Amino acid sequence: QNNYYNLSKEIFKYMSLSKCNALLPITFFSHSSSAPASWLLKKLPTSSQNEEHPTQPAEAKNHQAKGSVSDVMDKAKKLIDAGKQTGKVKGGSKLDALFKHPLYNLPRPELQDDDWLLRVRTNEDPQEKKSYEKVTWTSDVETHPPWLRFHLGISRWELYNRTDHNLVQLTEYLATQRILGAVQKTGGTQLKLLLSFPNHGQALLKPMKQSRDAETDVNLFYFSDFERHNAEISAFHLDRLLGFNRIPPVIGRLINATSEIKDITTDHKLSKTFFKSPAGNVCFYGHCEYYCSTEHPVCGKPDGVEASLAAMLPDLTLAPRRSWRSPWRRSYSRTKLAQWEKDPEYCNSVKQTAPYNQGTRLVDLIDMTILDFLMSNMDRHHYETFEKFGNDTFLLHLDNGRGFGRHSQDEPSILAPLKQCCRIRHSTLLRLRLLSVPDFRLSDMMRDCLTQDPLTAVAPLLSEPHLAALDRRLATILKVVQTCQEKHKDVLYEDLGGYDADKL
Ligand SMILES: Nc1ncnc2c1ncn2[C@@H]1O[C@H](COP(=O)(O)OP(=O)(O)OP(=O)(O)O)[C@@H](O)[C@H]1O
Ligand SMILES: [Mn+2]
Repeated sequence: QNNYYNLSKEIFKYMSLSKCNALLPITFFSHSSSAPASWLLKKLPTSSQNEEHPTQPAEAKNHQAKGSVSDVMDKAKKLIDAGKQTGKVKGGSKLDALFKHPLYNLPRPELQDDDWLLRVRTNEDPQEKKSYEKVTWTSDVETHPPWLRFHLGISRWELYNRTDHNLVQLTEYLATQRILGAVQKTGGTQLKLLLSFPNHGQALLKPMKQSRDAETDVNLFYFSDFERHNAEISAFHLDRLLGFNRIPPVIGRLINATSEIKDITTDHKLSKTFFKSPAGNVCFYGHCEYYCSTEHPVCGKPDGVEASLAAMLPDLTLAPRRSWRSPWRRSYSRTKLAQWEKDPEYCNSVKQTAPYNQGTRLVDLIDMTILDFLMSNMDRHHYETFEKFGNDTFLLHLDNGRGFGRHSQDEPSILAPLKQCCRIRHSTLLRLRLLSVPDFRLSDMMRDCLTQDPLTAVAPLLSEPHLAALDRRLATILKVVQTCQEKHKDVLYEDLGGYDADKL
């Protein structure tokens, strides 16, 4: 389960058996910790094609050669290739133009050493150095697998740099790497799996449980709503389009429930829940609090299961995170109202309470509110930050599975923080305005982004009504801000520095 831990164990075992010529010693430093954790990584090939895992049986390598999963993946690849071509001429150029806009390239203060979550250092111990071949001492990023480069790219202000070429490699890695392990991940209330890949990468899998177009039952509370794989994927793209970069990369993948989960899992509790449905499809349900029962199975067609795969964040032992309860958390009760629902002056007390009384925390929370209103996610009870960065850092927008549940209706209560505080980052507001002009319409940008996902080959990740809802909700947000500006003076949190906003 613990990637780095297993990794180091494995490497140390390997070291005692060999002369370590093929090893790349790397030290990870977490600046906040007084005792930096030290790990060794195996030297990793740059190409993802020739990665092998010594314990994997040979036939597992060929599982993609047959069956409906590979057919769909072929189709997916063709579609993506076609999309790339047409994208250059039409849709893609709009998206490119959006990301080239100054609002997506605002100058940032240069990152200092302690603005990086992790750091690689080599040549630490001259004693140790003697036992290695000199050539193996390299911190060359080219030798790092995409998941590691993603971890090393996490900074105080964002989870990834949008222009980092590694993002493409990371999503390709998640979409294509052979799955070596699949176990249930504990924590949270619904079924999810932890996948492991060659080169020690991992992903968090959420399976599709209902059809994309099924709208959330109006009589279900938000806390009993199903999680949606397409919401996780769409949320990643939406967050990126808003210029936040606060959600770990997520891709869609068609998984073979038999060969990529049942046959390889070491999780006996999970494998015991597999069965064949009356229609002859492979199904499973696992163990969890909600919807892990024969009545709510995940079923393949006949064994292809749609799923979202999120890149895993660095292990908690290396990069501890802090979980914060949202001041606008819902009551999670069928009968009680939360304080913010009863007190129109609620924000005044939040504004005076740490950490919301300083820095960017309040406007960060408003950014998250905007993301959640757009996708209609009512389930943001907590958010997380990296402990290392203290209070001066971005908020991680994890767990977006309950977004995009209903397109025909908006949920105004999600906007409560914005309405009650009347505060917003200037750059966020300007990007929202940009996404409401016809050239950069949010729904069009989202449609384009989502066609890059492999699962688009199966069906569009968001139906047209969901895309249209984004434009409608964006207009609502802009109206709320306008109303605020008519009543208050200090609505804008100025983060454009010396930039002349009129020129943007
Ligand atoms: N990409 C990720 N990398 C590492 N850890 C993650 C990632 N995504 C989520 N987690 C962790 O796993 C936990 C459970 O994930 P998530 O919240 O998505 O599950 P959930 O079942 O929807 O939870 P809940 O029922 O509380 O809504 C999160 O609290 C978070 O700390
Ligand atoms: Mn959830």
